[in-house]
Amino acid sequence: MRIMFILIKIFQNLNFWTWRFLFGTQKTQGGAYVHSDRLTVTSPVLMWVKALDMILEKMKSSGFNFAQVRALSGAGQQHGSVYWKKGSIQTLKNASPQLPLHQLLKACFAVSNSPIWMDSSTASQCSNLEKAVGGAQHLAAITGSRAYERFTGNQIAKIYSQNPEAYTQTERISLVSSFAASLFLGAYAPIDYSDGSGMNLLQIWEKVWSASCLDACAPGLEEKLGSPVPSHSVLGSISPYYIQRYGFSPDCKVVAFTGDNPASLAGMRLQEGDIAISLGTSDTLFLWIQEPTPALEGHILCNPVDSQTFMALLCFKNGSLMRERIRDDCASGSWDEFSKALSSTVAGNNGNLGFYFDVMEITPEAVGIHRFNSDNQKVSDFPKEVEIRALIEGQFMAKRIHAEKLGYKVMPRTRILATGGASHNKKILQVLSDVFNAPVYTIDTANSACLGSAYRAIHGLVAETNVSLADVVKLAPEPRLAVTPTTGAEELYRPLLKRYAELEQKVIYNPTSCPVK
Ligand SMILES: Nc1ncnc2c1ncn2[C@@H]1O[C@H](COP(=O)(O)OP(=O)(O)O)[C@@H](O)[C@H]1O
Ligand SMILES: O=C(CO)[C@@H](O)[C@H](O)COP(=O)(O)O
Repeated sequence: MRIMFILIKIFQNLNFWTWRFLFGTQKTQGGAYVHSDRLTVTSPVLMWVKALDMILEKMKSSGFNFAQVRALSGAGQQHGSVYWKKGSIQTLKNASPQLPLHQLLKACFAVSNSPIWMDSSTASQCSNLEKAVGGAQHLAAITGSRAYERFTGNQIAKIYSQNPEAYTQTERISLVSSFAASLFLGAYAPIDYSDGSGMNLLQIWEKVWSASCLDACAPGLEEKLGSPVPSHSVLGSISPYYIQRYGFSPDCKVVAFTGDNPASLAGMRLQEGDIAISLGTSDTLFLWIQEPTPALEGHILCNPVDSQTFMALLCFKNGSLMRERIRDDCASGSWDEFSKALSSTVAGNNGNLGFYFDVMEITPEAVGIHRFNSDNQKVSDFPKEVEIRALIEGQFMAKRIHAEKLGYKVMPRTRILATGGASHNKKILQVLSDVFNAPVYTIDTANSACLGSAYRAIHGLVAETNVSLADVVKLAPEPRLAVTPTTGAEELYRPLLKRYAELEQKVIYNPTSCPVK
């Protein structure tokens, strides 16, 4: 049988097409529903199931030969959670191949709108968790991160305190990634170490749930989560539903699914010393590290391709959606016009700097639009082209400043590996290269999480025999050089980076002076 691997990365925000989905009164945009408090953000769980149904139906009608698939894996947005109602395991196991899954699973969820990564409504749960374990730094030392509002433990604690009935009805809690794996497996799939480290619940060193964190979030939680597993684990064979409905082979294996950023690390074949920057809905920056020191900023996750090492991650919430808003306001909704504006303005923007946070940022905690002229005076607007450059330069200066706070140093051999939707845009990549004074590489597909899922599926089949992912994919195409820094960029941006870091202190969210969160 020819070996093929299928990769699935659908349980993200589905914003590759503007998805409007009506469930009850909740209309999602870009796959997410922002509640009236502007803090709570959810997605209907059945929307994700329907998306999977639609994708597989499309593949079937295009003649895709599912019988050739030897193994599959996938990735989902990190931190989001799914609440399976008691008894759902039977529905999942006995799903009738005559019907689409979203119809069969209609009654399977104790919480129909899943909290997702964009949610920031759990401030009180975060402070409870930090208090319970002896403070923010101590929580970071155990789980790799101080308490973050989007992290799953805090989301579970909120559901338990606000909707105890739903919590009691729940027999299993999945991450978005392990939820997707469960659908293919026809059984509850375990959470993998790497995505599990985005919950504020996993002891990242020992790779077991932390009893004190579990207890601080909700009672009986360990049982509802199941035991975590290494990210390369083969979970079992594909469920009969997929064999009968789509013609998968009964031998097709399901390899543990993981988070989108961990899957991207695999897809980009990141090496130590490289820096990966994903320009998707969120912007993220991640590194492969051996000996992490968890701090109050950033996250340390278990490495998805090597259980002995780690991955450092910074997440910036105001990524593509922010760029899209400025594109719409200043470039008539056109990326071409947006790119022309970058070309028509000079590097360094004549000293004009900006901070663009339509929603409360994660790194740093700040909200609002703040523009400064070359004399550090606050101004209310910029000409359109200046606005576009200020946005892009500001986004990349923040990334370099916060990566350096994590201990990362740009070296002569530094490679930036760029991925995500905006990595298609060379003008944006040029600014990235100049601000970091390092070459930027891309891979053939901007969707490195998908590619990484395929690589991980192959790796899963041989990982038990100690073969590394690097060995498995050594014949895959290398990342390609996209842009190199412009001469003089380092001298230009060094003083600007210093100014940007100082101004950032002025815009950081202060709950006593700013009522909006
Ligand atoms: N030419 C482009 N220039 C800048 N941004 C782009 C371009 N093409 C697509 N994008 C952005 O890419 C985003 C999607 O990126 P993607 O990596 O698919 O998102 P996700 O992180 O949700 O998987 C879109 O929101 C869009 O704004
Ligand atoms: O919260 C994080 C990482 O900590 C996000 O990066 C999510 O994992 C989803 O990202 P998108 O793929 O939607 O950008």
